[in-house]
Amino acid sequence: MIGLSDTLLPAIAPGSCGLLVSVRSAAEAAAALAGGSDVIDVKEPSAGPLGAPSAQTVCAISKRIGNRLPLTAAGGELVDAVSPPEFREPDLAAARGVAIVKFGLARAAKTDWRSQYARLMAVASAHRPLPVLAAYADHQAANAPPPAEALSATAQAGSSWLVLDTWDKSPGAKALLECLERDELERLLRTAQCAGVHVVVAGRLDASAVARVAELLVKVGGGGLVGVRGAACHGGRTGTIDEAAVRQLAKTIRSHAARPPFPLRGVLTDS
Ligand SMILES: O=C[C@H](O)COP(=O)(O)O
Repeated sequence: MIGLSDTLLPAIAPGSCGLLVSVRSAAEAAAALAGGSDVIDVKEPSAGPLGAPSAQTVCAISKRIGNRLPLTAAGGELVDAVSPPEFREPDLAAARGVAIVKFGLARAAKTDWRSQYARLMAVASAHRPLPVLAAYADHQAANAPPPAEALSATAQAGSSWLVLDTWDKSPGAKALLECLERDELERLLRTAQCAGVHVVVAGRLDASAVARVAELLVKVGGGGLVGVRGAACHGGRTGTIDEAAVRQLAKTIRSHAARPPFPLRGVLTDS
């Protein structure tokens, strides 16, 4: 199994919960860092739910953040990914400090997506960053497999991370907690914990949903992240990251999580 210490993500403390903020520029990354985000996720929101950023953007953000926070990036949809992975832009794989690249499962329901993911994982040890599946809670609309199937494929492939998100980001579209009942989400998180999989829970979460998800992640106890863009922006997800909004979200999460997600940060990061 590819463990956390094999990625550039430090080990996440059991029972903790952290904040991941998706950004599209170095200036936004700086605002997320200053606001108290635990992970910086690089994504181009105008290019879809998991819009892949350009290599130049990833490199600029990596340069601005250095090793102060772990970095993840969106890689688009798995069905569009090449194998062996080039993550759309060859330089992206080489971008210093990117721990994880997330691949969505839209349009994959009727494809052999498990094998495609297994192939990506097979070369992951030689090609950082680690490819991670992003399951969509609104999977029917996305023509994607249900989240429980994505979780089982994640565990089977030996990956330690899964992203749970929503596909439809249009104004008025359902948020994660409107697509998944709380009990259903709790069951999924418990199954993930038993399988040794950490979950990034995202999907049009507003401030109150962030609090509910953080509480649930801490209750379940496996250690996970709450992922946001829209709630951290001034002017919605295609607007601009607002440092004060990030600070408020980080504070909300800290009020539920007794300990920071990466207490050993700085010891286990960058290798
Ligand atoms: O990983 C987090 C996603 O970027 C969530 O974006 P959103 O809050 O706009 O749905």
